[in-house]
Amino acid sequence: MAMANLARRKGFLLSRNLSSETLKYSLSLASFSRGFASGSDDNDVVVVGGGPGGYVAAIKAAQLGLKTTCIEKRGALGGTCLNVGCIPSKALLHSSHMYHEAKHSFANHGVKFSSVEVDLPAMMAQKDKAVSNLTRGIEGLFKKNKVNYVKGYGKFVSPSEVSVDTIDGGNTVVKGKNIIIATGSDVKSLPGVSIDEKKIVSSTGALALSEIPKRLVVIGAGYIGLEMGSVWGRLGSEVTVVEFAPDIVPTMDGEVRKQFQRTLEKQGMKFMLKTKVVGVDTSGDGVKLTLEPAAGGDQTSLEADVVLVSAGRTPFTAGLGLDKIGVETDKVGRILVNERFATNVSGVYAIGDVIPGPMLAHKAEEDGVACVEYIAGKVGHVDYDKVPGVVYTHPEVAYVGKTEEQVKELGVPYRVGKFPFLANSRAKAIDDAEGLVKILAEKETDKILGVHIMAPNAGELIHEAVIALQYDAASEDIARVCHAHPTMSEAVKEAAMATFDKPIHI
Ligand SMILES: Cc1cc2nc3c(=O)[nH]c(=O)nc-3n(C[C@H](O)[C@H](O)[C@H](O)COP(=O)(O)OP(=O)(O)OC[C@H]3O[C@@H](n4cnc5c(N)ncnc54)[C@H](O)[C@@H]3O)c2cc1C
Ligand SMILES: NC(=O)c1ccc[n+]([C@@H]2O[C@H](COP(=O)([O-])OP(=O)(O)OC[C@H]3O[C@@H](n4cnc5c(N)ncnc54)[C@H](O)[C@@H]3O)[C@@H](O)[C@H]2O)c1
Repeated sequence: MAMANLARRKGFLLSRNLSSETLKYSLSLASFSRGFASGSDDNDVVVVGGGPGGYVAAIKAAQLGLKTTCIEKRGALGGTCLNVGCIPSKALLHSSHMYHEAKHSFANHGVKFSSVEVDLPAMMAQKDKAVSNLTRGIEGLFKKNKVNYVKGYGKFVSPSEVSVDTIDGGNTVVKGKNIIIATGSDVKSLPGVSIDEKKIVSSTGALALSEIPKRLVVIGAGYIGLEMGSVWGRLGSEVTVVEFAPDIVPTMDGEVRKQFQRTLEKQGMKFMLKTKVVGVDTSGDGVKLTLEPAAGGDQTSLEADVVLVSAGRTPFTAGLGLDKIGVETDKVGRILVNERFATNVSGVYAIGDVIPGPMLAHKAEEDGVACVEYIAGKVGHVDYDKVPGVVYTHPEVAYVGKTEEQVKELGVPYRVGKFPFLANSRAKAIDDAEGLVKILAEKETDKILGVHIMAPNAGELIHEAVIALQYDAASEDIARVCHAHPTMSEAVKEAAMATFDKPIHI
C-alpha cells in the first residue's frame, strides 16, 4: 500500500506539468501509451462510449490534465446503466416495493388505507425523471471538467482516429493519442426467440411495459430476471422463471441462494430449473413457449402474455471497425486487454462490459479510472476478486469474495460464522427480518475469504465486508469493532464473532 501511495503521489506531481520529462516517465511506466497532445487539435484521450466505464474514464482523464473527448451514440450519457439498466430498474424496484408494502405490510404497522392502486404511467414517469436528471447531471460534469462531448456513432479509421456519424446527420473525425473503447454490452439473444420489445422483451422493454402483464415468463434466473420479475410480480403479474442451470444466480453462495430462492417462492415467484426454452409462438394473443428439460426429454408448453429474455449480455462492438485496426477479441467477442487495459494495438485500450470480468457498473468505473491513471503514467488499481455483487430484490442479496463452494474447491481449511436477522434487534423492530450474514474465514489465519448477506439493505451492508477484504482483515477485526445499536450492521459483527469465536445474541 505504501509503495502504491508513493507511486500515486509521484505520478500526481509529474502529471501537473506535462513536460517532456512527464512524457518520458509515462512512456516508461506505460510503454504502450502514445503520450500526450501538445497544443495541437489532437486529444490526449478519446473515449468511445459514455457509460459508467466511458464517462468516468473521460472525467478522470480530464481531471488528470489530459485533453479528452467522449463519443456517445445514444444522445444521452450514462450508458446502459443509467438509461436502461441500473437506475430505471432500481427506480421501479423501489416504487413497486412501496406499493407491495402498502398493500401487504402497512396494516401490520397500524397504517390503514381504504384502497391502494397502481398508477403505472406515473410510476414510469417517476423512473424517467430520475434517468433524465442523472444523464443531464453527467453532461454538467463534462462541462465542469472540460470534457469535449461528441454525440454520434464512432468507428475506427486508424488506431488514432475515430470517424463519427453525428446524431444530427454530419460526420467528424476525432483524433486521439490514446483511444479507450468503452462500448459496453447488449442483450444476448436466444436461438428461435426474437425480441420485439412488445410480447418478447429484453430488459429495456421490461422497464417500459405499458400494462401489467397477467402472466410474465422470465428466461434466465440471473440478476435481470430476478429484479424485473420482482418488479412485475409485486405489481400483480404471475411470474414464472425458466432457468437452464440447476440453480438460480450461479455466482451466489449455495446456502444463501437456497434461502433466497425460498424467499422469492414465498413472494409468489415460480421457478422451472434445469429447463430450456426451445421455441416461442407469438401468432395468438399471447405467447406460447415450448420447453424441454435441459438434459433432453419430453416437451411441455407454457403460456404467457409477456416473455422477458434475460439470459445474459454480450459485448457490443458492432460497427466499431475493430477488424480494421486488428484489435484482438476472444471467442465470445470480448476485447482482450493486459493488466493496464491495453489491447494488442498500441494506444488502444478497452474497459467495462466489453472486456472480460464482471459485467457491473462499479467494475466498469474502476476500470475507467485505473486505465486513465496508467495512461497518465500513474498507478491504477482494480481487484476483480473484491468487486461486490448485489441483487436488488427484497430482501437484497450482496456478496464479496469467495463462496463456500469456491473455498472448498481451493482446499483451504476454513471456518464459517453465520447470524440470522431474526436475532437482530433492528430487523425485528421494523418487522423485516428475513435473511442472514455468512462469513467464511481461513482457519489458520482467520483472514476473511468471503462475505454473503441477505437483508433488506444488504447492498449497503456489504461495504464493511468489501473494505475488510481489501485490507486483508480477519473476522476478529470486524468482531472487535464497535457497531452502533440498533442497526442491521450488528448482524455483520455477530457473524464475525461467530466465525472466530461465539456470537452473543444467538
Ligand atoms: C436491466 C439492467 C440492470 C442493471 N443493473 C445494474 C446494477 O444495479 N448494478 C450494476 O453494477 N450493474 C447493473 N447493470 C449492468 C451495467 O449496466 C453495466 O455493467 C454497465 O452499464 C457497463 O458499463 P459500460 O460503460 O462498460 O457500458 P455501457 O453502460 O453499456 O455503455 C456503453 C455506451 O457506449 C455507447 N456506444 C456503443 N458503441 C458505440 C459507438 N460505436 N460509438 C459511440 N457510442 C457507442 C452505447 O450507446 C452506450 O451508451 C444492469 C444492466 C441491465 C441491462
Ligand atoms: N444488480 C445488478 O448488479 C445487476 C442487475 C441487472 C444486470 N446486471 C448485469 O447484467 C448482466 C446480464 O444480466 P442477466 O440477468 O441477463 O444475466 P446473468 O448472467 O446474471 O443471468 C443469466 C441467467 O440465464 C441463464 N440462462 C442462460 N441461457 C439460458 C437459456 N437458454 N435458458 C434459460 N436460462 C438461461 C443462466 O444460467 C443465468 O442464470 C449480468 O451479468 C449482471 O452483471 C447486474
